[in-house]
Amino acid sequence: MKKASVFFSRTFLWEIIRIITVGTACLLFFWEMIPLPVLLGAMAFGLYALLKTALNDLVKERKVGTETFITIAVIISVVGAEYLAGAVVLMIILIAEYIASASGERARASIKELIGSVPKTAMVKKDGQVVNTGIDDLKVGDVILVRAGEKIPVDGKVVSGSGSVNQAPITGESRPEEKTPGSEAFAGTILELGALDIEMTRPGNDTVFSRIISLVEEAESRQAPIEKYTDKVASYLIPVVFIFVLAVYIITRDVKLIIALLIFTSPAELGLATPLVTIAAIARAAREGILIKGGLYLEELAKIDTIVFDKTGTLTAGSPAVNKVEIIEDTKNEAELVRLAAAADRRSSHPLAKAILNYAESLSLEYPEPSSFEVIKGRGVKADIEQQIILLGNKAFMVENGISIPATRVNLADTAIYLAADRKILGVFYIADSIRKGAANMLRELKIAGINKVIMLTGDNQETAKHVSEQIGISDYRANLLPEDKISTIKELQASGAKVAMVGDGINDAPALVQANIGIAMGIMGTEAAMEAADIVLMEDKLEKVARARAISKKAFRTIRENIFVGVGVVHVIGITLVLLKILGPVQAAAIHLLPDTLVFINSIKLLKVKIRD
Ligand SMILES: Nc1ncnc2c1ncn2[C@@H]1O[C@H](COP(=O)(O)OP(=O)(O)OP(=O)(O)O)[C@@H](O)[C@H]1O
Ligand SMILES: [Zn+2]
Repeated sequence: MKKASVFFSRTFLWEIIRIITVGTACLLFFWEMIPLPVLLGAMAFGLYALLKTALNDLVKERKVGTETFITIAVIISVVGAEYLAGAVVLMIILIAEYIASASGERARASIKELIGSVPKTAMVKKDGQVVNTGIDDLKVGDVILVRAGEKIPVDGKVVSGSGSVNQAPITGESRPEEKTPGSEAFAGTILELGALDIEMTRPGNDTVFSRIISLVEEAESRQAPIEKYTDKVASYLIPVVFIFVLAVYIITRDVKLIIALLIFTSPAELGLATPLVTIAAIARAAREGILIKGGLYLEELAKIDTIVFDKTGTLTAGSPAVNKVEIIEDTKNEAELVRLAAAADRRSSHPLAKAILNYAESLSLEYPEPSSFEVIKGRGVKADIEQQIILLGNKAFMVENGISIPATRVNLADTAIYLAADRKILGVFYIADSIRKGAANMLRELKIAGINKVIMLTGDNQETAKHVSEQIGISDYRANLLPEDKISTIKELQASGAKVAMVGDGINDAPALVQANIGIAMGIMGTEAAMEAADIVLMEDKLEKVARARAISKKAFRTIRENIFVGVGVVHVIGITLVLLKILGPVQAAAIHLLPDTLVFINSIKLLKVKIRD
């Protein structure tokens, strides 16, 4: 969309006609070319829209907005026989309102531009033919053909072909990703090279892309606390202002002074100051692959002083691998141990289970299906395999089951997983996960952004936790935690006055994400539950995005305060003073009043473009 076109669109036609009518009437009356009733008629026409909004505010929302102030000012000017002043004030206010509403529209339009769109049609393979079909008529299971240069219209799985895809529209990462059969593809991303056949896996209204769009749209409705606060301040200010203006009138009996005062005492931009920043910041974050689910969370994130990280899958890459198998019971060989462990873990979705299954696969081992299987949270798994009771899990799990732990080679760095059959330890699996790139960098940036406490929480053992936290540079860690211990750790921190953000990737993090003041989920590949529970979702599992999210929220919050204190507060205080000193008359007051509106708008919209550093 062209930048200017919004300002001249049909929506605003009537506003433009009103401005021109009142403006022309002012000039003609000034040149004595029209009689007073014509001017009053034009004023009534101009005032009509304001009056409607004023009454609507008053009756439906029980609030007094600028429109009410201006309506009163215009009526006073007519009653006090200051016709021309009243008309000019009315015209300028109409212009101001027009700028405000058109720029709000403009902000929304530029957000849509930022996020982009999904194609309306797709090439679908049907009975050996390719048909151009509307997106709404596609079904899960349809195979869609995408050629180089095109946008992918659906979420799905690549079934054939290959190509490199720019996923920036949803992840913010512009380095293209290679897609081959089996890879996931996302609606709204761009195929730069190659050709792909994609089988649709999600309906069109449930794609990651459409979820981003609806989040950004809904975000506006989840008000930041500061917004409620300014609404409240505005509602307290209004009676005070009216009494003040009335007192000034009783003392001075000066109609012009009262009109000018009313213009500067209306607390209108207080309401305009925050929503605009909120939308701009949320859109900005969305473009960088950070989904913030509402203005509320933007403000909360800006106030966070403590961040807790889950270890596995968050600080570490979440793709652990078996380094070594130690045989304790020497009647068995490694293959037998791996076979039993893989059988026990085959129904588990835990990353450690995947490591064991991958290891079994690398040895080309077949493993049986257990006849029963149970997950013990934070401990491991228990399974019935070939008439033996197999326990697979950490040291605590063995101790709790009365199994004595033999002396092991104890590798400090790796997670030790014990395998026991019928209450006897057969062996130990040493599993390690690599630390995510960017972890140290993120910690540095967080420190600069004012986070003074970073804690790592893990269900893993003390030694591994210590090793990992030392490698990353986190001095505070808590090990051997059950999922409920993670929640109580967060509660304790909160009770001591900390504002806590929790960063996790899923599995069993959802309750802790909810308990924290701000829950941040990593990666669209993370679990659905974590994405639901979180207040902020990082589309890409890059740790740097945590620091980015924090920087954007701080910048937004600072902008809101600037808007309120400088854009609104200072301009109004100076304005009121100058009016009382009779330096400004009503017409100058109305003209100058365009300033804060414009300032607030420019300051807010800046968030979309300006480089944010912190
Ligand atoms: N499926 C499993 N197979 C083997 N061991 C397991 C399994 N599930 C849990 N364990 C053992 O229990 C411990 C705690 O697991 P939990 O899922 O609570 O945390 P974690 O994966 O170690 O790390 P984090 O809390 O950082 O995400 C693991 O370190 C592991 O020793
Ligand atoms: Zn104002």
